[in-house]
Amino acid sequence: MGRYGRAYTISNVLLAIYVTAFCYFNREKLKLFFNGDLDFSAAKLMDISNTEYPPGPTAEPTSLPSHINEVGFQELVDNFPLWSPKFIIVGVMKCGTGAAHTFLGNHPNAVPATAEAYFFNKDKNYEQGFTYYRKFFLRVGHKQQPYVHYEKSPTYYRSLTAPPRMKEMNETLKVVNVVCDNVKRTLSRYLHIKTHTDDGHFSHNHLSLIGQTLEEFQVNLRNTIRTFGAFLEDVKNNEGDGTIEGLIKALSYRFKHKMRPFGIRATQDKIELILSDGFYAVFHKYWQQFFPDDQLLVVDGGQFLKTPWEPMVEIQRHVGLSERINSSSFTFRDGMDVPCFIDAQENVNCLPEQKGRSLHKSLDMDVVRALHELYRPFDAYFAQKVLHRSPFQWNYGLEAP
Ligand SMILES: Nc1ncnc2c1ncn2[C@@H]1O[C@H](COP(=O)(O)OS(=O)(=O)O)[C@@H](OP(=O)(O)O)[C@H]1O
Repeated sequence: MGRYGRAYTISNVLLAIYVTAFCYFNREKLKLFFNGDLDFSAAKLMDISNTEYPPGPTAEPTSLPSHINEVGFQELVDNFPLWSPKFIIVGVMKCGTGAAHTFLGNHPNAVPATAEAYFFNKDKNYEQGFTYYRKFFLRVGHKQQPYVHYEKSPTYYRSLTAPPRMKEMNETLKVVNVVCDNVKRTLSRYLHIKTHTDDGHFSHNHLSLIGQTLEEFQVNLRNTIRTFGAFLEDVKNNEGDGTIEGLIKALSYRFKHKMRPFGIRATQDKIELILSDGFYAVFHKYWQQFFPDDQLLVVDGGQFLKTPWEPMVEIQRHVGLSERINSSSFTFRDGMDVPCFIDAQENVNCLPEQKGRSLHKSLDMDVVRALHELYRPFDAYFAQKVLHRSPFQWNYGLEAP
């Protein structure tokens, strides 16, 4: 071997030693990276670059820079209380988050984000830092001061990264979760996926896995309820202590480790994923690890269809808005099954047509009963043991005629 050959071999060996050492010392981060769960330090890096300022409220607000689109990180930090969301609606998908968001948008001080940001649960968004996130809060329109910015992204509630990242942004943040009857939610999710397969949001393969028609979906659903029920029984007895409390603990462990029935890769059956999205107790207990109870409000989304002013008053109180939205803000229009909002100009605004798809559809009675049976212990545990409130009156499809 010549002189250059030897030098080449030595440099390769040195490189291999360096790569091995790098991987060893960064093994935890690499693990997170490959799991698609890179922690929040990544977002800080994007914004902070060489500064040592932490994200979050660090200084008294002055006034918004006019060139906010190009502001640097320091200006974002200095003006944090002026632009950042004071509260976030975190879910639950298909439980009426759109109603909560839209009705709140009529409050003179509440300033909605321009779109669902999916900032805290999608790494590719989070890694772009606050300069990216800020763009959702640029428009204040005709709102009055003091502005209360907010956003809603209905899948935050079941995200492992969202709660720690939100806490890192602002530990005084208020969180709102809109939960609902899981039987209606299951039907709404199916109809949502079916509609959005036609417009390309979901793949045809995904739809064929869960069912091309509502009938086919129910055939698959019956099977899933059986196999999922057996699986949950196993988890309860083998990983828990045979009680619902033990089962929730075991499922919480599985949630944190992206195992069946929560991890997308670990859960073969796509319908099982839809069903496990309704284990509110598991998700809420995780949020409680990051925020105190008085910052976490849970409202019943079913009320948006009957008495929307009730959850609206709860939300306004929780987030510190004056109670401008109340029972006189709503009307039931002839021919509409849902309450509509009466705005300041006395116009009646109903939610867009794509909301309310499930209202003229139903599930077969045996499916309705089996789903209620599956969820009953989870819902009871959630209401009584986690939220310390009276049970939810969830009996979708079983109501007396
Ligand atoms: N006032 C009013 N008007 C229309 N629709 C209402 C209202 N209140 C609650 N709902 C119910 O909200 C369901 C949609 O939930 P989300 O807005 O959370 O859906 S999404 O996750 O944002 O896609 C939606 O579900 P679908 O019926 O399946 O469309 C409605 O049943």
